[in-house]
Amino acid sequence: MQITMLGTGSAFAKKYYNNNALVETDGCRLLVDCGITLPTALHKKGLQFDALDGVLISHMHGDHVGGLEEYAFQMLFKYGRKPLLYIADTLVEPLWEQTLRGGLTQGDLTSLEDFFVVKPLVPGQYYTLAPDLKVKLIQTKHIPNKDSYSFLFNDSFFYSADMKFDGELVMQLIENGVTTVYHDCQLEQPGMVHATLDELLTLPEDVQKKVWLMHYGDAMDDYRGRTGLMRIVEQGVAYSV
Ligand SMILES: O=c1ccn([C@@H]2O[C@@H]3COP(=O)(O)O[C@H]3[C@H]2O)c(=O)[nH]1
Ligand SMILES: [Zn+2]
Ligand SMILES: [Zn+2]
Repeated sequence: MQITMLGTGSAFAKKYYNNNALVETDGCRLLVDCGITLPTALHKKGLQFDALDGVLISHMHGDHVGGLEEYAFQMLFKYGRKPLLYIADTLVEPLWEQTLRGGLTQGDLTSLEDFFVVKPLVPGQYYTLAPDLKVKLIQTKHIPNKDSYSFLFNDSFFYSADMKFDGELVMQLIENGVTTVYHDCQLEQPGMVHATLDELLTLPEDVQKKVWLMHYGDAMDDYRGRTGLMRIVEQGVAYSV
């Protein structure tokens, strides 16, 4: 599979778009998260919303779901169809009731299902989204009492949601055959709700070799050469994973 980050920035970054990705396999183009800046980032990439097969959501923060209203409206009123929405079963109701309902409700359009073909996913179970694309949701810690899910693709590629550092999980994933980890990375301390660069630098070198950093702040250029053996995911570049 191929992955291109449409954005690699933190929620408050201004040099980079929100940390949202395009995952591509033969016959499937999946958006991973759809933040506030996604409509612009997609446009700059030369793509329109109807080029996407669907979207997979990690959690309910604006840099991950803030572009869904435009996605839904464009698909209904411009392209006349509903996109696939893959989301943890626990997030279906909050997404509608707490995030989208106010903007999308009108006339007979009163539910999430009026805009999306909703595919609730049970965390911990594997789902085949396309012939070469399997995904499992793994709940990871981010904000107290706010569910957040990272993604394990094809048993080999781990894509972190926004998450606090969990070295044990990363080590366990690598032991179980994961070859590439894309991890959110907050450059400065204290981490609070994200893994910090200093925390990620405590991973053993053989693990660091498999880790790529994303969801970073505008100061990332100052940190080049200071990320140990971990590499930086560049916005807009397609990588095979
Ligand atoms: O308890 C909190 C909740 C949020 N925040 C900030 O708001 C941002 C929301 O998006 P994010 O999850 O990418 O990053 C978060 C942080 O930058 C925080 O520092 N502490
Ligand atoms: Zn975020
Ligand atoms: Zn978040």
